[in-house]
Amino acid sequence: MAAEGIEARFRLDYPQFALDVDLLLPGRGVTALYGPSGSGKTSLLRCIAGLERAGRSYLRVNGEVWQDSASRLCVPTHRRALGYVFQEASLFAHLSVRRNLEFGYRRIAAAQRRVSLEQAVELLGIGHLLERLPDRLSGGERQRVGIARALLTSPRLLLLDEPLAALDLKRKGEILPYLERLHDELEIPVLYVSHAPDEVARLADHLVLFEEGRVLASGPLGETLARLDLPTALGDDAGVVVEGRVSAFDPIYDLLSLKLPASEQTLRVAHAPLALGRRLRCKVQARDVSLSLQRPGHSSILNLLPATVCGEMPAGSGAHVLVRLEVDGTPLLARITRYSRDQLNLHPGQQLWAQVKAVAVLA
Ligand SMILES: Nc1ncnc2c1ncn2[C@@H]1O[C@H](COP(=O)(O)OP(=O)(O)OP(=O)(O)O)[C@@H](O)[C@H]1O
Repeated sequence: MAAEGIEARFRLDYPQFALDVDLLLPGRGVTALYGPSGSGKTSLLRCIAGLERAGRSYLRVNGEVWQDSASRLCVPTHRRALGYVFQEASLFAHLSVRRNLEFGYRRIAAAQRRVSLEQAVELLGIGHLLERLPDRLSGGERQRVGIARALLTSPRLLLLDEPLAALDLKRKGEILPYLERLHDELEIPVLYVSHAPDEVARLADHLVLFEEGRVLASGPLGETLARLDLPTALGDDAGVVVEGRVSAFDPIYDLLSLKLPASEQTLRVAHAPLALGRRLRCKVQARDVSLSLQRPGHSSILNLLPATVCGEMPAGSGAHVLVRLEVDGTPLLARITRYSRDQLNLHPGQQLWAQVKAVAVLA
């Protein structure tokens, strides 16, 4: 059996744009493709789906080679086991939700079905919509049906191209938990194109940053977000995603404690109760982290973490710097003024205290 993972190499030339990527991505979990408009994210998905005539090309998905220009192999789109959902799911308007779902499902031989109708309906929470026609669905419901339909073709790869972009904030909030469930409960790898840092922070395991048709960076989410050499991509949203396990819950103050990986340190977060041991991801924005050389006492800031300074870079505004820290190996970024940096005489290897307000941690 050939190696796990997704290997994608494509060179695509349009008159005014060239896509040139060489990626090795994990064969499971969610990979976010992130970058400015026109940077080539959709073009890459189209190449992977076999919808573009790329020049040099190679594509292997968990052991199956779908494309290899060297041996003139190009499996046609309809024979690639993939699901593709766009900004607005294109459902058959004259068919009920149930019939829409059955359409993809019936095309797959029974022995090859890996997701049952019941499972897809349950995962996306659309049991109450089955007899409706698509024009009687909200935008968020349509997307959920579109994703369920894609899953029912038992794909080996799911391509989601800004599936939430057409939805308002409230609808986005409603659909994100379903996407998280897909991530937790299905084995199918997902390539997820998004403009929204918050979606990426919640859903992705791996992050690919695009710029002008090229890959600027590709790596595990937490590490990649904490890199100091990617200023343009991260801008004002610079921050890290910290994933920990719930180690305590204080019901009087509605505060969760999250134990950091490979550490005795915890991060306290304002949150509804969760079972002990459950994994939870939090986004900690660089602008919400402050630094102190001495251990501060009598502060309203609940999170006080012993950290080591790893490096720094300018942070957009000339007055600011972005400092990379580590807490027992977990990266953290702090955005502080250059003035404070000089007052604290910050330098790599220095031990200090990082303070994070519990209310600023986004979970
Ligand atoms: N068929 C085509 N012919 C010529 N140029 C094209 C074609 N399709 C896309 N392009 C160009 O390729 C570039 C990349 O487009 P692409 O849709 O891949 O970007 P994107 O990162 O997905 O952008 P967005 O986030 O806005 O969807 C753009 O400059 C676009 O104009």
